[in-house]
Amino acid sequence: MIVGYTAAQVRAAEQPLLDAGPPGALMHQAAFGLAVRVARLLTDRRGGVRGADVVALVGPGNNGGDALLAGAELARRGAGVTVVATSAAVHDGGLAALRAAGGTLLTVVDGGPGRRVWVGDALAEAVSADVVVDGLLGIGARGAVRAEAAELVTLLAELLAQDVAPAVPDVVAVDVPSGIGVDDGDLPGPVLPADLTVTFGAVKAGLLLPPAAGLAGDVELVDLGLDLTGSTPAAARLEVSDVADLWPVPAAASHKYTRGVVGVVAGTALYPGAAVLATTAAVLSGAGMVRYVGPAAVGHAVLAARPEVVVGHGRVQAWVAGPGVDPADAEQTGRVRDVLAEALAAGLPVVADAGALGHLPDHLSPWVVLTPHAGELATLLSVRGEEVDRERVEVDPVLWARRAQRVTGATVLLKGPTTVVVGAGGAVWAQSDGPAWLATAGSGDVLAGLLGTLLAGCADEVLEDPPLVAALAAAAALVHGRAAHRSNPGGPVHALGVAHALPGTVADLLRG
Ligand SMILES: NC(=O)C1=CN([C@@H]2O[C@H](COP(=O)(O)OP(=O)(O)OC[C@H]3O[C@@H](n4cnc5c(N)ncnc54)[C@H](O)[C@@H]3O)[C@@H](O)[C@H]2O)[C@H](O)CC1
Ligand SMILES: [K+]
Repeated sequence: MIVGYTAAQVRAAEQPLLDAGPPGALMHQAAFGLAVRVARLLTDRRGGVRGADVVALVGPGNNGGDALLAGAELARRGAGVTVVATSAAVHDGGLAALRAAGGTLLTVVDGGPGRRVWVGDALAEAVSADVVVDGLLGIGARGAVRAEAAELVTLLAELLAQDVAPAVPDVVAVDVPSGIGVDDGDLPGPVLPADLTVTFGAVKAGLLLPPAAGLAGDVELVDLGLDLTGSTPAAARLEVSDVADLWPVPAAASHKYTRGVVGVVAGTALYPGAAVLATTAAVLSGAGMVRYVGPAAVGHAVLAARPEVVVGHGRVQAWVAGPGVDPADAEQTGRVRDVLAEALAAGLPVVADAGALGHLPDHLSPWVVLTPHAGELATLLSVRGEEVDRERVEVDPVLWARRAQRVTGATVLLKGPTTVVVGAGGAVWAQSDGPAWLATAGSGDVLAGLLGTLLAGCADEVLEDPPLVAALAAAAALVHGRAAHRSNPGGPVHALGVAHALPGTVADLLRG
């Protein structure tokens, strides 16, 4: 599991080390770790550091100081290092070290250190480099990157996105991509997307949370020996190695009822496929039994695809309600309502998806998992008096997922390029495991079915430990993403293919 902390938590944990150590020791350790990782990247890219071109964008604070000290180290190892200072004052010690190591100093502001150049000249340097190091702002950032630095970042991001140079530089962010919301993953202004973020002491929450998480690239942690044991992480992400501990694995004496029965109320004449996909995913991810509740014709389609399914009501340990439920189908909508009411009264876990999201009781329990996408979350909140639309949810997914969790009392899984889960007590999970190909029709039905299996298998545990629901939802998002990769590595995927990849994916994850 990767856990992310706020800037304040990191600063607090850093303080005892700053107090105890000689001045600048922690920063030297951070900068050395950064230089080692940039050197590794240069070696992969061009066989070594000597003769490589490194351009460091340097802002006013210690983040710029890290970039300067790392630049000095790389210059000592034979790289050509050019610093572009975006503020009149930069870190003194870093500047002296860079000068002593023979680095070149340019500045895009009047009174800055080094030769004054225009933003266009700095851009030309950057695009022809092997590596661009982004040391404009770190955890001391207040809001967006501004002025010349913003201009530089905006233009450079545009140029790099066009991918036209003969060899596009790799971008390495120092601690965080400059200008992200360090605590919440917000993007208040332009940010230079990184291929690699070298972060110090602890992973910052903003590196895990969307939308900023999508701009951090690979994240590598330089260990500074910070003690964060007393701090509650602001965000968490499950890794492949965490799934085995969460997955309900049958014991020798288990039978289908103790393993968990999933009830699926899904599909209508208009969308029968959703019922097929949700039940298929529930069966293939290892439910003890799957029951289907819905129109007879849809039941036939389900049975044709999955003869393991039992059609009709009966004992159930968790419900999946809503995939493919057309609001105009009063009968099936009525079944959804009944199931939601029954499950809430009985304390059974429920996955409430798509057609169920418009029929929720006012107050839900944490073992009800809502699985909206951005548009559905906006609607869900709008009808509860919040002023929000799909675009605002996409810009600030964590904020609105948190709001929905507080307003409804349910666990909220907000689907997106990074899936956000907010659970009981406000714990936030962020999973980014699937290929972009996974944004395809029916994909959500598969996720709902798979999560149903997980909740049915852990129905007793989640009643005792409500925050576990969010961890299970995060695990479902991870498995869903891995199954998509497995179904067709590197190429287009389809929902049924993802469902069919579930048994192999789960087996691999359990093997560890
Ligand atoms: N985590 C660790 O243990 C270590 C982290 N280190 C690095 O230090 C930075 C944080 O440094 P700090 O000087 O506090 O903050 P910044 O570098 O982010 O810059 C603050 C600086 O910038 C000004 N400022 C703030 N917001 C803006 C803005 N939007 N536009 C322009 N200027 C802005 C502000 O006034 C300050 O002057 C951390 O990220 C690590 O990289 C150390 O190496 C020690 C170990
Ligand atoms: K930075």
